Amino acid sequence: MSYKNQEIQLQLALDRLDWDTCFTLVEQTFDAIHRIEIGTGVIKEYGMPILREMKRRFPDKVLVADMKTCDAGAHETRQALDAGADVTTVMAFASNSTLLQALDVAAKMNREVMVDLLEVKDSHRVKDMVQQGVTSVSLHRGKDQQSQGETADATSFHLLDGLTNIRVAVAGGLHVGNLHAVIPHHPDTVIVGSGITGSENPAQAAAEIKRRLKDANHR
Ligand SMILES: O=C([C@H](O)CO)[C@H](O)[C@H](O)COP(=O)(O)O
Repeated sequence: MSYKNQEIQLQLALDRLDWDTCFTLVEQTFDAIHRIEIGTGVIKEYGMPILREMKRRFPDKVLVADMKTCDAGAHETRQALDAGADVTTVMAFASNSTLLQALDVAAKMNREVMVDLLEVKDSHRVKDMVQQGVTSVSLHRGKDQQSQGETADATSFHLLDGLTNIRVAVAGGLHVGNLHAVIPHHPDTVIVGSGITGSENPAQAAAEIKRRLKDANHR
């Protein structure tokens, strides 16, 4: 399913934050994170300039634009990648035409499309997308699902049964206290937003998460 010999990467998700706080949080957590996600709402607020500035300031981190594209696949993918994103997201419920156009743009620019599996319950859709050329997905419990008590856990990994050579990220309400539910499935990337950005000490929270992910790699 994943590239199990690699270290599990930590992606810091920056959501519902203002411009300056996004940059401060990256500075505070710099040593612990591999990837920086500019969240959908932050992109809606600040647009492509925040992607450009984040890449300029932190060129060595993988920059993820959580565009959540569901139509106009080529245009939105080009927008995010031209602005410096290494990865952009497309929703799994988008049409295959949207998906294919996004994949085509990303391939030509040697970048990646990560498909957000929010609300996907059927593994056939995932298999179908892999046949279309998808190589990266995120298992995601959304903010509003979290308000109903659901967070990312082991249960959604069944969507990936039988799939190999696909990069897997997992997201949705993860924090130091519940990481243990997903680590045994060895995702390639663990995405943490409010578990770090909402904690009293973001640097400490990110460092502790990184330590646990590193431990997992050594088992
Ligand atoms: O994609 C996200 C969500 O839809 C909010 O826009 C988040 O980036 C993702 O869920 C991670 O954030 P947390 O759930 O706060 O860890």
